[in-house]
Amino acid sequence: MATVHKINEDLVKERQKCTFNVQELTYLLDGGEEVTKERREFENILRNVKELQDEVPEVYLSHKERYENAVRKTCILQNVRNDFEKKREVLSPRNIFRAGYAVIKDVSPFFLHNGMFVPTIIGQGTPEQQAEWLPKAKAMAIIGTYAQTELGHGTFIRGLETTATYDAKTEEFILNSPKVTSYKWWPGGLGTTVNHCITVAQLYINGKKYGIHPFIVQIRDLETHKPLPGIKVGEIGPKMGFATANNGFLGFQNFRIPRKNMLMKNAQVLKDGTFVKGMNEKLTYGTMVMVRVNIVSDSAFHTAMAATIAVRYAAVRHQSQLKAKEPEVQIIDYLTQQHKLFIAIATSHAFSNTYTWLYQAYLKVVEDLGKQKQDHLPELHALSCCLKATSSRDAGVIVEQCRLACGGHGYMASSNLPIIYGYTTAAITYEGEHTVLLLQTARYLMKAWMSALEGKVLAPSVAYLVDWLKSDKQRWQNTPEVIVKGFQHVAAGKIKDAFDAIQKHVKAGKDYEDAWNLASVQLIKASEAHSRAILCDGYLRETVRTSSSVSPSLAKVLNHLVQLYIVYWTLETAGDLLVYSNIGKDDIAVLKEKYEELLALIRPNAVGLVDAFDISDEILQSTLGSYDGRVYERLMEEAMKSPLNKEPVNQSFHKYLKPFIKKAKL
Ligand SMILES: CCCCCCCCCCCCCCCC(=O)SCCNC(=O)CCNC(=O)[C@H](O)C(C)(C)COP(=O)(O)OP(=O)(O)OC[C@H]1O[C@@H](n2cnc3c(N)ncnc32)[C@H](O)[C@@H]1OP(=O)(O)O
Ligand SMILES: Cc1cc2nc3c(=O)[nH]c(=O)nc-3n(C[C@H](O)[C@H](O)[C@H](O)COP(=O)(O)OP(=O)(O)OC[C@H]3O[C@@H](n4cnc5c(N)ncnc54)[C@H](O)[C@@H]3O)c2cc1C
Repeated sequence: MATVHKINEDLVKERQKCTFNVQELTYLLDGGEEVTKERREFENILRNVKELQDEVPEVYLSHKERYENAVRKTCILQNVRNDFEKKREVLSPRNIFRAGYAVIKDVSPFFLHNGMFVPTIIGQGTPEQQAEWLPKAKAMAIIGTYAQTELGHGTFIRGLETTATYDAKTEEFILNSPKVTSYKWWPGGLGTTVNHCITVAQLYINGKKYGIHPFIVQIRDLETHKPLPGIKVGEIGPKMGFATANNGFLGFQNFRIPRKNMLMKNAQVLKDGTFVKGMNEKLTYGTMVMVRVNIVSDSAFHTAMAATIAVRYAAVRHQSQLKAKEPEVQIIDYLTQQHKLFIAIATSHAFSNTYTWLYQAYLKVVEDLGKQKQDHLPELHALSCCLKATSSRDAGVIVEQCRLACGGHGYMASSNLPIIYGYTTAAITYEGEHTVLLLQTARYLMKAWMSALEGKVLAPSVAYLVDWLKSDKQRWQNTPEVIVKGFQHVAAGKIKDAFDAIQKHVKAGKDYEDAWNLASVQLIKASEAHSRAILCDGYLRETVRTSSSVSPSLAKVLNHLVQLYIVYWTLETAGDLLVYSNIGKDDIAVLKEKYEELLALIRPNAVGLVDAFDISDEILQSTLGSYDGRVYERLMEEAMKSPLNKEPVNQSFHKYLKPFIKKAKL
C-alpha cells in the first residue's frame, strides 16, 4: 500500500482560508459534475495499473529507451481506455488528453493519430472512405499521422513539393519526392510508430497542377512493420522538447496508391482523370482549423499545470524576512510573486472560457458546411488563427514566468516545468507559425475595415469597428465593460493605422504585396490588439453568464479573476490605451491601486484556485507542485534516483580524475 504522507502545514492553512467551494469550481471548469466524475474514475483506474509505473525516471533513459517505453505505455493506456469505453460513455477528448500526461510524461507517439489522422478522415473523407478507414483507425488496427510539412516548406503549403500524379490507366496516384526539400519532415509518430499517414501532396493530372490535396497512404507492412518498397522513412532526431513524440521524415519514390485513397469529401478525381472542384479549396485546410481551436484548450491546461506547481510551491517555500526579527515569509506573500502567479491562474480561466465559445463557433461552421453554407468560415479562420497564436504565445511566457517564480528548483527536471515549457513553446510554431497566423487574421481585418468604411454590416467579432467609426470615443470609466471597449478602440486604431500605412505605400507606387510587407509589423500589432480585445470581451461575457448559475461565493472569486485579467492587460498596454482611447494618466494610477487590491483579494484563494484545476500528482509529475507539498523530501527522493548516486565512487574517478589530479600535484 502506498504510504500516506502528512500534508504540509502551510498548505493546510491555505486551504482553510479558501472562501469558495473548490469542488464547485472544478465542476464548472470541466463542464459539469459528470465530466469530472468520468475523468477522476479514468485517472483512478490508470493510477492503479502497475505496469504504468516507471521504475527509472524517464530522464535517465536513452533516446531509444525513452521512445520504446513511451510506446509500451501508450499501448497499455489505449487498452485501458478501450476497456473503460466498453462499459461506459466514450471519454471526452479533453479528459483523454489530460490523462495522457499521467502515463507518457512527455508527448505520446500516438499524439497525431488521435489529434489529426482520425479527424482528417472524418473531416476530409467521403462517407464511403470513412466507412473503410474510420473503424480501423478508431480501433487502432491502423495507426497514422498527418504528414504535411516538408524540409523546404511548412508555412507556405501551396509550395509543397511532394507530387501525386494520376495514372488513369491503372486508376492510381504515383507519389514522388523529387528533391531533398520535398521530404516530409516533422510529423509526430512518423519516425518508427505509424503504418499509415495522411500525406498532403500536389495533385497532377495530365501534366496539369491542381493544388494540394490529402491522400491516405500505407507506408509500412502491417505484419513486419518494414517500410514498403518506394518509401524512405525515419526519425528526425532530438529536439528542444517532444522527446517521445517520434517526429519523422518521409520520402516517396514512384509509390503507387489506389484512386480511392485521395480523401474526396471536398474535391474529387474521377476514374477518367476529370477533376471536380470543391465548394472552397481552403476546406482542404480544415483539420488545421480544428487543431488551432483545440490549441486554445491545450494552452489553458498548460497554464493551469504551471500555475498549480508554482502557486503550491510559493505557499510552501519560505525565503527572506519582510521585517527584521520576524520569521521568514512564505514567498507567496511577496506582492511581486503574486504579480507573477495570479495572472497565470486568470489566464488559464480566460483561455478555458474562450475555448468554450470558440469550439461552439467551430461546430456551427462544420454544421453549416454540411448544408453547403460557408458564410461564417472566414470569421472562424481569422479567430482561430489569432487566438491560437496569442494563447500559445501567452502560455509560453506564463510557463516560463512560473518556472522563474520557483527560483533554482524550477530549473530541476523533476519540477516538470522544463517539459511543460518544451511542449508549450512548440505550440507557438506548430499548426501555423505565430507571426504567419497573426498575418492571416490581419488580412481579414483589412477587409473588415474596408467594409466598415463602406458602411456594410460586419461579422460579430469585428462589429466594434463600425461602432468605433460611428461614435466618439466613450467617456472613460474604470469598469471592466468600458476597459474592454478601450481594448476595442486600441484594436480599431491599430487596424486603421495599418490600413493607412498600406494605402500610403500603394500611393507612393508600391505593389500591394510590397506595401503589405512594409506595413506588416503594424499588421501583426493590429492582430494582437484584436486578439486581446476578443479575449477580454469573451472572458468577461462568459464570466457574467456563468456567475448567475454558481454560488455567490464562487461568483465573487470568478469576478476577481476576470477583473485581474483585464486590469493586468490595461497596465501592460497602458501606452496603447493612452494613444487610442480616452483613458487618462489619473485613471491608470487608480487602476494600479485596483490591481494591488485584486492581488490581495485573490491571495487567500490562490491555493484553492489551483486545487480547483484538479490536476492529480500523477499528471503534474512535479516535486514542487504535489498536493501534499512535500517539496524538499520529494526533491531529495528524486535526486536519489540518479544513476550517479547508485555507487559511492564513479569509475570516471579511477579512469580520468585520479590521473589528472596526480599530474596536477605540485
Ligand atoms: C479538446 C482538447 C483536445 C486536445 C487534443 C489536442 C490534440 C492536438 C494534437 C495536434 C498536435 C499538432 C502537432 C502539430 C501538427 C502540425 O503542425 S500540422 C502542419 C500545420 N501547418 C500549418 O499550420 C501551415 C500553416 N500555413 C497555412 O495554413 C497556409 O499556408 C496559410 C498561411 C493559411 C496560407 O495559405 P494560402 O493557401 O497561401 O492562402 P492565402 O493566399 O494566404 O489566403 C487565401 C484565402 O484563403 C483563406 N484561408 C486560408 N486558410 C484558410 C483556412 N484554414 N480556412 C478558411 N480560409 C482560409 C484566407 O483567409 C484567404 O482569404 P481571402 O483573404 O482571399 O478572402
Ligand atoms: C514540435 C513540432 C511538431 C510538429 N508536428 C507536425 C506534424 O505532425 N505534421 C506536420 O505536417 N508538421 C508538423 N510540424 C511542422 C510545423 O507545422 C511547421 O514547423 C510550422 O507550420 C512552421 O513552418 P516552418 O517550419 O516552415 O517555418 P517557416 O515558415 O520557415 O518560418 C520561419 C520564419 O519565417 C517567418 N515567415 C514565414 N513565412 C512568412 C510570411 N508569409 N510572412 C512573414 N513571415 C513569414 C516566420 O514567421 C518564422 O519567423 C511540427 C513542428 C513542430 C515544431
